[in-house]
Amino acid sequence: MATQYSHCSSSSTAFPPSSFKNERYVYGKSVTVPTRAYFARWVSHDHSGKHFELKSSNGHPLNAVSFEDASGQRLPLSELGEPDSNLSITIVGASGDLAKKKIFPALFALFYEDCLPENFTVFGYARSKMTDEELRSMISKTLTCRIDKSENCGDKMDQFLTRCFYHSGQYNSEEHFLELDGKLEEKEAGRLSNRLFYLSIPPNIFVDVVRCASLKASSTTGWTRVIVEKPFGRDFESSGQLTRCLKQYLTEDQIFRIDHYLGKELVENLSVLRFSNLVFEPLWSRNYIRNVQLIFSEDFGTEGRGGYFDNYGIIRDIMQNHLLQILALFAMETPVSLDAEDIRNEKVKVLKSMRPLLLEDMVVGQYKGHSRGGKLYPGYTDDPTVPKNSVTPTFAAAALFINNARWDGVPFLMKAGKALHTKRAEIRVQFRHVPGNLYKRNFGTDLDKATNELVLRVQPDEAVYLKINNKVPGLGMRLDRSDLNLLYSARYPKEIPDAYERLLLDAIEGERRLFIRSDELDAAWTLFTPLLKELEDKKIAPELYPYGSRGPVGAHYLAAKHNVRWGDLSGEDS
Ligand SMILES: NC(=O)C1=CN([C@@H]2O[C@H](COP(=O)(O)OP(=O)(O)OC[C@H]3O[C@@H](n4cnc5c(N)ncnc54)[C@H](OP(=O)(O)O)[C@@H]3O)[C@@H](O)[C@H]2O)C=CC1
Ligand SMILES: O=C1O[C@H](COP(=O)(O)O)[C@@H](O)[C@H](O)[C@H]1O
Repeated sequence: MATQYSHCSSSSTAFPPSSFKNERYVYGKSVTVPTRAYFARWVSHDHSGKHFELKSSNGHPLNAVSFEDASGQRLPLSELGEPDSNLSITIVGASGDLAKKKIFPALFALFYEDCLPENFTVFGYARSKMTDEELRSMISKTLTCRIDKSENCGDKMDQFLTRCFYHSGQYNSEEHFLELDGKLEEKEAGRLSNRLFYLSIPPNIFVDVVRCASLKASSTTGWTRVIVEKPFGRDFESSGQLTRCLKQYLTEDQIFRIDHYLGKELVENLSVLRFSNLVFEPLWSRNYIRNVQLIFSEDFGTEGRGGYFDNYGIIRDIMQNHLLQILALFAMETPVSLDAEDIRNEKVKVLKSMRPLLLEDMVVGQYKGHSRGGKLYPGYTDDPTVPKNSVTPTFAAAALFINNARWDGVPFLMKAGKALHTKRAEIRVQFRHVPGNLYKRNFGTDLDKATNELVLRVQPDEAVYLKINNKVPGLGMRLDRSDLNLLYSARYPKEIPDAYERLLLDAIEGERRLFIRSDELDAAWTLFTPLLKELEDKKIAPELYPYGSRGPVGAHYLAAKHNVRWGDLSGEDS
């Protein structure tokens, strides 16, 4: 079923007018500033005596700016003060699961850390009837304080909740968005207004909302930005249609396509690890790397989301976006700078260099019911919102290749599945054998066991570890495998911010580096669409695997075909 984007007319009404775009020239570069009025002032004056630099969150004074001190520590926006502007964040679909689970808690965390500007308001918008008080009561149940900073938590929550309001309306009603505009203006009280809309709604109503919000509730004095949640279409065509429709009302600069995996701490760390350590970058190619594995698994099924999931499946839900984005970041050439456009340019080159995906390099699976310890775990098709004869994959494994000089012949194996034995996301880099290894005979017959492996464990228990070979202490010459382990909880006994916190803050600051540009999206769909179409046209039956298992055995055959063993099932880490 193709996603239809209604109200996508052919007339172009991009907003805001260029006079409202927040372009400034800083250090000779064009920057998009989060607030127009005071920023230029800030460039020339150090108001507090602190040494501030204009920087994007990646540390460079480029396309977008954020507020950091010289060490890269993000400075509280509230501390900088901005009396003449107001930030309004409207969460469209505020009554929904994602809003409750992630967006309101992330906004509260930003408030708690003093990362929101002095004047801000949060509006929930949805069809459900709710008063401001009822919204506050709903979201208060999901707010938590950082374990390491829980003092004044109750007060902070109360302060945050007083900034939260609700407006009930239809998603396609310009009139209702005009009412919202009136309420936003009232809170803005004549200050310069910056408005962020978060589309936390099903995709078939994205365009309606963007049309109504752009025509009736966009800022006329500051910036207007829209965060769009995935799915961005379900194939090349529908994604292109969505982009075209959105661009009737928004410029590309205003669209923030979110992939929350890019906001995860360990994914952010991937580039740091590679580009700031001499020991890794020289090894980052086919010369030393045998294969790369991108693994996502969840130990629960699609419970509650079967209706959505059945129209998308695991390839669209996880591989085409989260895992492919990580692959692009992993494999890109060194960008010219840390500027968003430079990074996204390099990612696009990787995506455009991918070898077309073949059906024979893909394995699909679907979980079936299983009983364990007296408990019955339902199969995918036991969900009443899923058709009994569904062949939608809940598991997929694929071998991908990048046709460029750096990665020629190196398999990038992806694996994603629901209802597996564990919840984890990781990047595994398996290195080649040591040539002419002096200690070959000490390893026994299985040389693969002695190769180095670098693991970035994205979640849970964030860690970076490197498997090395070492001598067991003693008089003999026995070799052992050990981990050089950077375990985040031990090194940084501080709660790691949720991905949504980082991404919301970036959108507020106009930093686009962790958001998907439309050409990246096109390239991602170009890669996956033919294969998805083939799977669906041929109605390829998924291999069934029991709920809570390690997935279909087909995934092992696929890896073996490319001379690879899944690192997560090696016995050492499984
Ligand atoms: N939940 C999650 O973990 C994730 C969600 N996403 C994406 O984020 C977006 C929001 O997700 P989620 O909160 O789970 O979605 P929900 O299904 O909970 O929908 C959000 C809100 O949209 C309104 N809504 C739901 N269905 C319809 C419909 N058919 N027509 C009009 N309005 C509808 C409802 O509000 P009301 O009836 O009050 O108007 C609902 O509360 C989706 O695009 C989803 O794909 C992405 C990653 C993870
Ligand atoms: O985008 C999605 O991600 C979640 C997993 O996110 P995580 O941050 O909890 O790992 C997944 O459950 C969902 O199906 C998918 O749409």
